[in-house]
Amino acid sequence: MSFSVCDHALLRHRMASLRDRATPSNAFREILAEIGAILVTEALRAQPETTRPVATPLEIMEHPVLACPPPVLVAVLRAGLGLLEGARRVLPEAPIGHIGLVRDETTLKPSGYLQRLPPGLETRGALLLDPMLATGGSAVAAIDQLKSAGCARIQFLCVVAAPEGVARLVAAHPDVPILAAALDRELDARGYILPGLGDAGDRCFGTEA
Ligand SMILES: O=P(O)(O)OC[C@H]1O[C@H](OP(=O)(O)OP(=O)(O)O)[C@H](O)[C@@H]1O
Ligand SMILES: O=c1cc[nH]c(=O)[nH]1
Ligand SMILES: [Mg+2]
Repeated sequence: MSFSVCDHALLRHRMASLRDRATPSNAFREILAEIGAILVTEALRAQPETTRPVATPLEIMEHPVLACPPPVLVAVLRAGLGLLEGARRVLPEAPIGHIGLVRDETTLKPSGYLQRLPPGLETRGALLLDPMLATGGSAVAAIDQLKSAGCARIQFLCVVAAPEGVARLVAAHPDVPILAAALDRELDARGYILPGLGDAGDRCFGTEA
C-alpha cells in the first residue's frame, strides 16, 4: 500500500487557514488552489526525466526535462475544482477531465452525474483530485471510472484523509498511491471528517445552509 502525507511546513501553515471556520469562501478557494499546486508538485517529484539541449545566452547545455507528457488532471466535482485551479497553474500543459459525483447525505453512497475525460489517459496516466477522502466511496467510484476508461496509472491527491477512507481505498485499489495534506482522526456519525474542515464543496462555492 502507498499512503503518504506531504511533509511541508508551508502546507501545514495553509491547512490551518483552510480548516478555520472563519475563512470565507473566496479565501477558501484560493488556499485550496495553493494546496493543489503543492500536492501536484510533490506527486511529480520522481517523474522520469531525460535531457534536451538548451542554448543559454552563454553556451549550450544538456538540460533535464520531463521524459513523458504530463498526466491528465482529473477533478472530482465539485470540490476537486478548487484543487484543479492550482494544479493547472503548475501543470498548464496537462489535459483536464471531470468526474461528477455527489454523496447521498443519508446513505453516504456516491452517485455519478457527469464524466468528461480527454484522450490520452492510457498513455499519460492521471492525477485524481478531490479534497476529501471520508468513507472512501467517492474515491473508489472515481477510480473505477478512470480504470474503465483505460487509465492504468493513477495517483489520488486529497487534502484531508480519514483513516476509514484510506483503508477502503487501499483495499479496493491497492495499486493507486494516495497523497494527502493531512491524515485526520475519524469520521463522525454523519460521515464528516473530524477535525476536518466541513463540507469542502459548500465552503468552496458558498452553498452551505
Ligand atoms: O469519501 P466519501 O464519503 O465518498 O466523501 C467524500 C466526498 O464528499 C465530498 O463531495 P460531495 O459529495 O459533498 O460533493 P460536492 O463536492 O459537490 O459538495 C468530497 O469532495 C468527496 O467527493
Ligand atoms: O468531512 C467531509 C466529508 C465528506 N465531504 C466533505 O466535504 N467533508
Ligand atoms: Mg459536498
